[in-house]
Amino acid sequence: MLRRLPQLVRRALALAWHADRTATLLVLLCQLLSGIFGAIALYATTGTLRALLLPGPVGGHLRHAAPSLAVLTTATALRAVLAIAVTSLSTRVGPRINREADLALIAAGCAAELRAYDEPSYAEQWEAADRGAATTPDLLSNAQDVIASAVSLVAAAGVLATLHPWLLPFLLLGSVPAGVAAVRTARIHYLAGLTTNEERVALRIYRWFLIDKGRADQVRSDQVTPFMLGKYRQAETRIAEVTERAGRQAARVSLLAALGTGAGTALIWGVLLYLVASGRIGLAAAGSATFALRTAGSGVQGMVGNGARLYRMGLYLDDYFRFLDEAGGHRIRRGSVLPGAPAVLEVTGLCHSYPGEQQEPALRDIDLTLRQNEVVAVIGQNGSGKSTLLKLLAGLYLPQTGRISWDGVPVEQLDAEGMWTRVARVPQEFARWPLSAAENIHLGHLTEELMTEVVRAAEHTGFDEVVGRLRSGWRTLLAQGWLGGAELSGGGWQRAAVARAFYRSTLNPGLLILDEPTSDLDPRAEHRILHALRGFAPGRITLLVTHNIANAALADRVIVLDQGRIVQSGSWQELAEQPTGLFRELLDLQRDRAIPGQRPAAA
Ligand SMILES: Nc1ncnc2c1ncn2[C@@H]1O[C@H](COP(=O)(O)OP(=O)(O)OP(=O)(O)O)[C@@H](O)[C@H]1O
Repeated sequence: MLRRLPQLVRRALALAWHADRTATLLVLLCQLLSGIFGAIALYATTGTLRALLLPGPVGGHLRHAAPSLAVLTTATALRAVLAIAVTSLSTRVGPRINREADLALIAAGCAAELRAYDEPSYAEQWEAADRGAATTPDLLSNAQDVIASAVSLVAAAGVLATLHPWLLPFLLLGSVPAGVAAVRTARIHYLAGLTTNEERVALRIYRWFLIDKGRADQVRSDQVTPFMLGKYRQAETRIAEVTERAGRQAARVSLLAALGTGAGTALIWGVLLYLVASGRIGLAAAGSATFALRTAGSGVQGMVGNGARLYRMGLYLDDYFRFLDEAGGHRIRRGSVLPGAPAVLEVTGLCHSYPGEQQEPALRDIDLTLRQNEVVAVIGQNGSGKSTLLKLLAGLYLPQTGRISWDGVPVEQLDAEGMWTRVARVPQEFARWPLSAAENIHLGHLTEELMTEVVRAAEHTGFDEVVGRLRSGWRTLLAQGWLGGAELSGGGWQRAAVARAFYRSTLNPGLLILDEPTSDLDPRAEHRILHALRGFAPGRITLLVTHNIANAALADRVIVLDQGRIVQSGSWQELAEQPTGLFRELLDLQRDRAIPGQRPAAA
């Protein structure tokens, strides 16, 4: 703990410095002055006691003691004022540190590779880092308590050392058990927290599922509350069990430490008695030593108690800082090549497997060349790897084996942000941002002139009609319920999502990727979007995933995926004319809407 304390104090101060320089400087100054006044008060106490315990008449003693007494009173009063100033400054800095820490944590989370979310350990690391960030408001006050205790300990130790050199080592020896116990219990509680991270993640997820508006209807109609609350309770019970076990362990350690501390205290008082009895120190010095011992004792206690608390915070903070540096080992670290709109996108020998329970790879041996101005439709059965392929093409995952290159440059060498500037996507599960209608399209990428582009993108998808029906038009907040505003229909949201992609693609043409963009749309809206899609094709590479085989006819080329492999590729017509093959089978199944047992209508 002693080894780590300076580093922890330094980190605490660095965070505080970043959050509020003036207040941090003032806190440090007050702390320093408080320490100096503390030492002065202690020496003045020794002087006062010496003067009072001199042989002779009491009146003369008081006169002798008066100057020391005046110094003692002034120093003590000033210390009290400084303590109030420190407390008030700390309450100002604490929340600021917390805010900075929180923002840094969120930014670090957003800077992780997408694959992080496929690893269960990532959620646990996030949980631990989040707990680290939550400790930050108390960090400065704790660090300054440690400094204050250390200052008063040093002052008292100085007095003791001048009174008799034996007193100091015995004082330190007596504080060893408390120090060891404090560190042990801090670790016990920290480890208990660490082993229950999985349950804490589960609690957060269950909670969100049960209270979030998005599933509120299903929570009710599916009557899932008792079942999910049972699971919630199970996770909570496990956390409580581990915490209670840790509490019992810590109590045992503290009991042993209390015995050790008792023995240590007896030892030091024994030493003091021996020194007085053997005439090694006088009665006045013994009086001063008693006072200094009490001050030193509380200094040690403060050091150990606050130090242990800081040490425990430090364990959480380690998790926090590690996450900031590494984003759970998944920090985005790619090349620096800034790409333009790719003329050719080449995929060779691409394979992708997800961690976890999947037995088969999601993609295998994919070879594909995509050219600018081309519209390519990707079709296949559920789970055949369509969305995974699109995510890889968008650079959201990097190839595990094989290669994807943009105009000959492997994606690993491209600057990630620069690459995503060139990607416009409608994912299968698109975001319904709690923002205004206009913000839902531009997502912050807007200048005044560009508002016309926002409107134009909306016109391509029919989102302009949706906006026209909102009382505050483009300014309407699309988050009814917890933020007020309006709620859209499923199709309304999908029109917004497609308009968002069209707008992004207008700003920076490159790759336009649409994963089932019309699944929630009525035929008229669907027709409008597919028509617009063709208009967007020049200057871009367009990829469309669809389960509606008829819609794939608008593409220049269709590729068919089956169990992660490309099994067919060609124009819609070519594939439709093949008498066998998955494409033909899916097409026939989609056309076959005869209900068994029902006779076809008479001609
Ligand atoms: N994040 C993930 N973690 C683990 N496995 C995943 C993940 N995403 C997809 N998979 C698995 O990868 C395989 C391919 O999934 P993918 O979503 O690419 O298929 P798809 O063809 O788009 O399916 P659908 O038509 O149902 O949307 C599936 O077996 C799926 O279970």
